[in-house]
Amino acid sequence: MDGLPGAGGTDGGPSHCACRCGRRPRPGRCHPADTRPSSDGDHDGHWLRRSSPGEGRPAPTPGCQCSQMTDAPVRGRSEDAAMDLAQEISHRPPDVPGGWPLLGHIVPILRRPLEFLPSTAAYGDVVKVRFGRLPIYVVTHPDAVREVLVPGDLDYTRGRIFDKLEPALGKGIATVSGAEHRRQRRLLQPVFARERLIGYAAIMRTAAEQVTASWRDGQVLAMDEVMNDLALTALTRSLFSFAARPDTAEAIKEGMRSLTHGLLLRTVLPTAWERLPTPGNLRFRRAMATMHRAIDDLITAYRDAGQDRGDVLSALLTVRDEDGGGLPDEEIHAQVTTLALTGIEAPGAALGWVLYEIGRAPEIAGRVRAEIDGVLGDRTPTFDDLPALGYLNRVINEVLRLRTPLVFMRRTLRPVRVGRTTIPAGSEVIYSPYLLHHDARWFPDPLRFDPDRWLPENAGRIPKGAYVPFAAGAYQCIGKLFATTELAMAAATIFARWTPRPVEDAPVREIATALVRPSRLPMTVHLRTRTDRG
Ligand code: HEM
Repeated sequence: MDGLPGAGGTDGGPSHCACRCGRRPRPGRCHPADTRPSSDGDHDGHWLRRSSPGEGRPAPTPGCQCSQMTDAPVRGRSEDAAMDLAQEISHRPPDVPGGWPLLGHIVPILRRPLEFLPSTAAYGDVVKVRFGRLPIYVVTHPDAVREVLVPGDLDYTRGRIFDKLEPALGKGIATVSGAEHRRQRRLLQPVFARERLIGYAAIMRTAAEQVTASWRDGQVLAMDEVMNDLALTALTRSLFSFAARPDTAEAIKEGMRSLTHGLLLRTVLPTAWERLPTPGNLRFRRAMATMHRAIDDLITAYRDAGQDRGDVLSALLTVRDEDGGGLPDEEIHAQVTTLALTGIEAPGAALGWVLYEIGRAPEIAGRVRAEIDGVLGDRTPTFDDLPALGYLNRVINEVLRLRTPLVFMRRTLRPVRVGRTTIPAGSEVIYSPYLLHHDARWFPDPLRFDPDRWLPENAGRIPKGAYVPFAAGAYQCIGKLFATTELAMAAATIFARWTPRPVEDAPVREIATALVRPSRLPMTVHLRTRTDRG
């Protein structure tokens, strides 16, 4: 699982061909001085854009072999000089059509985000939309996305989405930037170390066993709710094995639901709107207040007990920075809230999609079951079994491609060059895993659920930056291994005993928040028989 192709790579970012052809360099060919090994092997597939209205690609410098335009005419000196000059003038990113007066693209983003965002790629590799009058740059090409994500905190801070979350989350790892982010990331990294994952994996398996223990053969379940509750249990038990109050997990769940479900709306609307006493805003404030009280009580109870319970909260309470100081309660509170936000809804939605995609395709379900039976026999799964479930891991890769987060943002700290576009300092930039993962240039027939895309011989053809369910670079998902372990552990535990199938005639739609979750997921669970288990 660790080897999810392209996910979370942190190696040096792609630089565009220095000869100005607009493509990435081909080491040892058009750039004899560039001896870097070509590690990603994705040169040929990139910048093969769809038509880009108003955007012409510059002709390559003589001798450049980055281009497939081998018939490009050799230019004279004066033409080169003119081209140099033209290159100095920054390329203006095309405006995506369909903006409304005053509102810009707020209406299409809110009304049909899942169609609108992917459609922007047709206009260029870096394009512009507007939230009201605020210009937003959307990076649509894998190379451009890596150029934004990989330099990370040197050129970018968090963007508008996490700014909107900061009043609710506090200054935890997902809302701070730069040096403070690096400090917090260093402190939190041990919490997600591989050794600790072994313990979390056991918690996840027990949580899945407990959930399925109440299932009855032929029962219809709201699987989206069930899987969200499973993710909640898995995370809260890993975070805090002991709760001061019985309603702590429920208060966190409600808080997180309110935070994520209104997020797209809060991101595009002006902040003043949040201060209005609308029923939605009042509900949101109540949910936040209840959740924060529950987390405060939890931290107080842990501090009073002074006992290491081997969970994340105990680890946070014993963490020491370079000066030997512990973390203040305020920071611990922010980290717990942040981990709850990031660690429940996304894996909960992904778990639902895993069950749905397997359950609706008998051939895939058969292969998953056969593999689980072969690897586990009658045993329950452990962390060490997971790498042997190669097919299940490919199914999970494919779920994370197709049913992936919709949108994240960055803000430029200084003018930055992305491809041929200079994005001014202080600009908001969007990258969308959903857009990239639905682009037919990188994933042919993108709506088809095909786990075999992730066979090594096929996955090698996917350009870096085209598959980013967990982002890449400095701000990439710290819970990536936690999440993939959870998905595999839950699926292996469930499919060893049960065959869930979607209820026929119950259409399932994708609902866009910052994530993409199922509208509803009614599924019938069938107990596997001995014969079925070979
Ligand atoms: C399928 C499940 C998950 C997906 C698809 C996912 C995806 C992501 C993505 C794309 C980012 C980067 C956001 C950005 O670019 O601004 C991120 C960040 C983050 N995720 Fe996840 N995530 C998942 C599960 C988890 C889990 C289970 C945890 C914790 C237990 C977690 C904790 C975090 C944290 C703390 C950050 C911020 C990291 C930082 O800024 O250094 N995530 N996640």
